[in-house]
Amino acid sequence: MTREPVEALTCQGLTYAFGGTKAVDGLDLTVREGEVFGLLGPNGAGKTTAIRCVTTLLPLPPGTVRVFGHDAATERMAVRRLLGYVPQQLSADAALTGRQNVALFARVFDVPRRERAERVRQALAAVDLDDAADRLAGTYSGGMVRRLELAQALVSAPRLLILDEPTIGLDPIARTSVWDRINAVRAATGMTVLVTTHYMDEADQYCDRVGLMHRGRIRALGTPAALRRGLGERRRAEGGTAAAAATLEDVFRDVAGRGLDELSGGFRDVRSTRRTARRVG
Ligand SMILES: Nc1ncnc2c1ncn2[C@@H]1O[C@H](COP(=O)(O)OP(=O)(O)OP(=O)(O)O)[C@@H](O)[C@H]1O
Repeated sequence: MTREPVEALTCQGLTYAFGGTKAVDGLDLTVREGEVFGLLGPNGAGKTTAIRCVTTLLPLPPGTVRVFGHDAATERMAVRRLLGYVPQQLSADAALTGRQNVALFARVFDVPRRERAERVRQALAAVDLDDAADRLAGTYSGGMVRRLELAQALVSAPRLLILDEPTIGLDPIARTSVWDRINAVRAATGMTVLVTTHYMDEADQYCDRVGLMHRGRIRALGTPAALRRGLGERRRAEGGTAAAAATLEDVFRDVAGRGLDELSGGFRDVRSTRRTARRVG
């Protein structure tokens, strides 16, 4: 008998405002079980705010959020147990070893005491940090810190892993290494992944589907190939050159349009991006 597919995540009419700023504005979003879903969008589009609503870190907003069928409003702890979250901000403690950092998360996420040591070991091995596990995290490179944060999120064996710009500020080799680790765990466990990134090449290569968010809502949705094809066909229909194949970056610019320049300039957004890039750079 085939199992009914369960959506890993559904958001309906999700809305969140900071004072007069509507960061998320009636967001409808579905992430299917087992897929890697990329949430893309310019600075300030509302991606981080939407993610923080899903993780139940922000006060309950209007709209509904369901994680594997559990309502975030009424079953908050059930939702939290299903999630792993790697935020944009540093979540590892430089004064602890890699192993101690992951063990801390194992305790916080209620991994049974008898299983903890082994689960911590497995999580560190899954991100290739076994050899560095007993060094202080403060001595790690940017790529190692990101992999350590991944281990922290993985130690509770989440069914939905949420990553907010996991590769920002990393060199190409470290970026590939982070994605290789994510994909290996996915292949082994069937875990679903929701990721934000500003790197269009990563979204194209690693995401099964992407949603382009702009001004608090999804404005375009599909597989990277379908989105590229759709824009290419439209350009040709409008009399453009057939040779100009659309890239995902073209789709991004097409959706965000001229609003991009004005939207990317916010002081808070630049500051937070730089802060993140600096800490891992
Ligand atoms: N704590 C806050 N206080 C006030 N305004 C905020 C706060 N956090 C976010 N905002 C505003 O909400 C909007 C959405 O921000 P958010 O960080 O969710 O966007 P984002 O798409 O994740 O951007 P980025 O790609 O830069 O991370 C922006 O206009 C931002 O300035």
